[in-house]
Amino acid sequence: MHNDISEILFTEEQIAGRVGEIGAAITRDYADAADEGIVLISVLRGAAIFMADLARQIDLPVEMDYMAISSYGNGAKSSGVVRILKDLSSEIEGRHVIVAEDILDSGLTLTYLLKNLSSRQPASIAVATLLRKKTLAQAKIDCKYIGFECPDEFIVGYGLDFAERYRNLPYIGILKPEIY
Ligand SMILES: O=P(O)(O)OC[C@H]1O[C@H](OP(=O)(O)OP(=O)(O)O)[C@H](O)[C@@H]1O
Ligand SMILES: Nc1nc2[nH]cnc2c(=O)[nH]1
Ligand SMILES: [Mg+2]
Repeated sequence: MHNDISEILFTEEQIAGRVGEIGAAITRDYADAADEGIVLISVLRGAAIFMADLARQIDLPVEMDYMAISSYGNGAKSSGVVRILKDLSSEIEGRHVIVAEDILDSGLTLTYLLKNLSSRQPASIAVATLLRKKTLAQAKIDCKYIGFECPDEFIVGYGLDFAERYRNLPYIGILKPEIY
């Protein structure tokens, strides 16, 4: 285990198992939706690893597109301001959209994103988040697929960073508080 990590929350094997289950659920739920087309949208940069793994567990034709939004900058706290750094490359009107997120924390990022994407008239829109922190603020966001509930600690790995580090850890763990 990396020296800056105090505890491993989810191992590589646990993550792979859960991503496989979510992919299978999406394959079942969207079996009749393939005509309109399914677009997986990932929120860069954290969710790119999750979406890459999830896409390979969905046994239906899917397109992949990316949007970059950032509210955390290099810190461990949301700045409260969501910015679009990169927009989608394709239109999503009339398509079935599945937003892949790595973590739902304050809910600020997803609230903004869902509002923004809904205004483009997709056929449907659903959220697949690998992790969800149990906080009051995000309770209102409807997530169709949730990987794991996680404690209200600052966590890193499997895409999640602190100051751009630790994204490449294959597991998810709690960052020692003295690091941030
Ligand atoms: O629910 P919230 O409190 O909004 O937090 C969740 C968001 O925070 C992280 O992104 P970040 O802004 O750090 O950018 P990154 O993906 O490039 O790390 C994470 O990837 C989520 O998108
Ligand atoms: N790395 C990381 N990014 C986040 N963005 C929102 N919450 C978190 C968290 O716990 N860890
Ligand atoms: Mg971040």
